[in-house]
Amino acid sequence: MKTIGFIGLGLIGGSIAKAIRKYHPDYHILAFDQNRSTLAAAVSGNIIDGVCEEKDNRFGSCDYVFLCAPVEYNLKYLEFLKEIRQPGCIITDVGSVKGIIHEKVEALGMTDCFVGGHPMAGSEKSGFEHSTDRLVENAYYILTPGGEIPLERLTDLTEMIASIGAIPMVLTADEHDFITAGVSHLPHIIASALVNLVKTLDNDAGYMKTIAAGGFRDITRIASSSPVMWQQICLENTQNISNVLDDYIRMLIQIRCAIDNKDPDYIYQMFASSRDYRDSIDVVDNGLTRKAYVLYLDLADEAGGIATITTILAMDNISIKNIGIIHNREFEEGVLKIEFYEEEAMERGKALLKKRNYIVYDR
Ligand SMILES: NC(=O)C1=CN([C@@H]2O[C@H](COP(=O)(O)OP(=O)(O)OC[C@H]3O[C@@H](n4cnc5c(N)ncnc54)[C@H](O)[C@@H]3O)[C@@H](O)[C@H]2O)C=CC1
Ligand SMILES: O=C(O)C(=O)Cc1ccc(O)cc1
Repeated sequence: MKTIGFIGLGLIGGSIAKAIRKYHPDYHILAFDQNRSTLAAAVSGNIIDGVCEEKDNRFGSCDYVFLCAPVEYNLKYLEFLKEIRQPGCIITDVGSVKGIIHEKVEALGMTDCFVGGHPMAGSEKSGFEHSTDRLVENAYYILTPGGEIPLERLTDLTEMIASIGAIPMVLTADEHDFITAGVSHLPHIIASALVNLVKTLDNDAGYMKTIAAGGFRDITRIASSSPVMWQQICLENTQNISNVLDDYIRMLIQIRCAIDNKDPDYIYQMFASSRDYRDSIDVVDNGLTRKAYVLYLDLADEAGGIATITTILAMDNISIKNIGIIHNREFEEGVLKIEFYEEEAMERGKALLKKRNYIVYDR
């Protein structure tokens, strides 16, 4: 039996705690959050076993402490944990930028017990009420150990992360901050800038806002994320973000030139190359990514439509991992997405549904 401590129990802390509760019901989970109602909800939902105070010595009995509060508080809690941690305790965080916390860990001489962490999963929502035990499932979970962490402690944490359904990946803090600047931080800035641009271009009647279709919605969902969190990320990963923004601006200028010059080859190549690379993301199966076994099918707009489909599959003992109606308009309206656990189950499901005249797509 292990004892796990959480400081901060919002979207990410809450999701990890829920996943630990699901996969390790025997673990003892303690938490502190500055929001008392969050702690009350976590107790009544049987997610945590004990409520801690801000500087609670019970964190000293933990095998793992997850720092999941905003970064400036995580940095402060490190100083406190340094004094009370038990030998063998692993302290980890979930922050979106890793350089800043590693600097503090080194300054405090805690490189033997700290492993940076960052689940590459989340949403534009925040707070414990939006946390789920499935948030980190099948998501990469980056770990950034400092140089002095004993290998067996890193292995323990890696196994723990894998045990809750995430895919651990070890990087240096520098690699992490460069990579996430490109694939996470820049996209959030682009989404925000695009929304702000449309806001200024739109007329008083708001025609642009009204007719904004699937493409605009898909690319701007993350513009609804927490302004405070993204302000912090920009202030923490400034150099990497600035560099990648430079590259992006240069690319936009080239695109504008190609359009001004009506350069058909450049314009075609731009879209062809992005389509090929984007399409390759979903099909990568390099042993680290768990391939998703997904079917899409047209769904008649009638009561019981989903129930009929799930019954057809259940009668053939086919388990469904996930099911839901697709909200974007890549397909016609009313497309049902079904995810299976195995390829064999997906193939059997496809054959069964086709036999019953459903129109099935596997992208
Ligand atoms: N939101 C996302 O999609 C992702 C966020 N992250 C990182 O996770 C960290 C937390 O983000 P979220 O869970 O999204 O935020 P959140 O706002 O949902 O949760 C933060 C929690 O910390 C609590 N808190 C605030 N100040 C505190 C303090 N002084 N002491 C104790 N608790 C305090 C809040 O009450 C809240 O429950 C951030 O550093 C963020 O960079 C990482 C991956 C994804
Ligand atoms: O909502 C989304 O798609 C995200 O990109 C969520 C997210 C936000 C911050 C992170 O550090 C990691 C993931």
